[in-house]
Amino acid sequence: MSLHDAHSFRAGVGDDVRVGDGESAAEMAVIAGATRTVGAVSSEGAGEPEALIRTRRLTKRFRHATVVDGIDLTVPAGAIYGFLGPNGSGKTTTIRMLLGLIRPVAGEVEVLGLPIPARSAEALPRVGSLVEGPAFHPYLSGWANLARIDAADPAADPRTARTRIDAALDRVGLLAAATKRYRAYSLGMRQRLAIASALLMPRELLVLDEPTNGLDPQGTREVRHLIGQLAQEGVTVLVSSHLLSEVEQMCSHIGVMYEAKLVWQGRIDDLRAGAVQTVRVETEQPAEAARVLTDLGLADVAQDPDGRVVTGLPGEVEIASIVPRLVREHVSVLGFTVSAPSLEDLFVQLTGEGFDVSG
Ligand SMILES: Nc1ncnc2c1ncn2[C@@H]1O[C@H](COP(=O)(O)OP(=O)(O)OP(=O)(O)O)[C@@H](O)[C@H]1O
Repeated sequence: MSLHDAHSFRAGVGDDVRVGDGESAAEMAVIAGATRTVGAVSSEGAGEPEALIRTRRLTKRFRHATVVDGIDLTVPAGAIYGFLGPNGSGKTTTIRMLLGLIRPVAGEVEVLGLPIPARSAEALPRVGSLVEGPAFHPYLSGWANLARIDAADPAADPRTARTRIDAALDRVGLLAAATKRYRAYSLGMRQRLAIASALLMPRELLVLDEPTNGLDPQGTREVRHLIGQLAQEGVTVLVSSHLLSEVEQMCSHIGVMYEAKLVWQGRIDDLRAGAVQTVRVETEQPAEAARVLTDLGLADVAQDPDGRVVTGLPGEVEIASIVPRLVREHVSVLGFTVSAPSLEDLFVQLTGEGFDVSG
């Protein structure tokens, strides 16, 4: 297998997706981990949860630009799926296709097991969504704004509107501010009201496009907390973001978009577990230390230019055995550390570019 082949992996059940041409063992191992992980979220596997969203080779072009390129997205039931990617990577366009707002040029979409757009009328009433946000009237209260939206829904029974609106406001923690005018709401309250509008009817799935965009840290915390609560109540959530730190704090799964492609998806825990650790030994006998590490089976053993530090990749070697072995072979150990790349490092390896992690 060529190096380039080693760098291709499946982001689902469709085409191979190639990522950067970096040559580090870390990158190769991360990508190997991705292959395993992606398989784990497939509903085809025994005992795996069903997928509430599944796309196959989903593709969208605007004029001649391919802005979503053959993606195989799988959102398992019960997940908080962080749809992560830099601005312009194709997240909103994908979400608009999931909700039947625009048509793909190729590929398939299934939401709640039903093909979109063919059976949108059955699937989409069970999906709450926030894309570009509803238009709220600034001089009406939060309650009155929701009443207008509820009245426009042909599936909503007007006789139970009051109960429904109160329940939606209560769910997002706005019942006490129900009679306040919208214009007096903070940014976080406005966004929570937008989420309440998506929750007027019972939903199995929520699709939220950048729900914390433009919010201050307090508003961001409120929305994040609300999404966690909704997930605990059994709602599956797909939430897009360009902030790695946010997705990391909130989500169980990640799908990473980069330049129109889905370059990784799976459980965050599996991504971390697949990360390659590096062992670092500080010693006055670097040549001896390097020999011992190599004999033990560490890969890529190297001496730093200053001569006192030796590094290596432990792979299957038991970490706890390394220092005792050095000591047994009379190598002085002045320092010993084991480090794993951060999530941000892993994404740089996948995309060749960092994410905005400032939050
Ligand atoms: N209606 C359209 N016509 C032409 N190009 C479009 C249209 N909608 C989106 N695009 C382009 O498609 C690409 C992907 O945009 P998209 O909004 O899906 O990205 P995104 O990842 O959601 O980023 P952002 O967070 O900035 O919205 C961008 O280059 C954008 O300019």
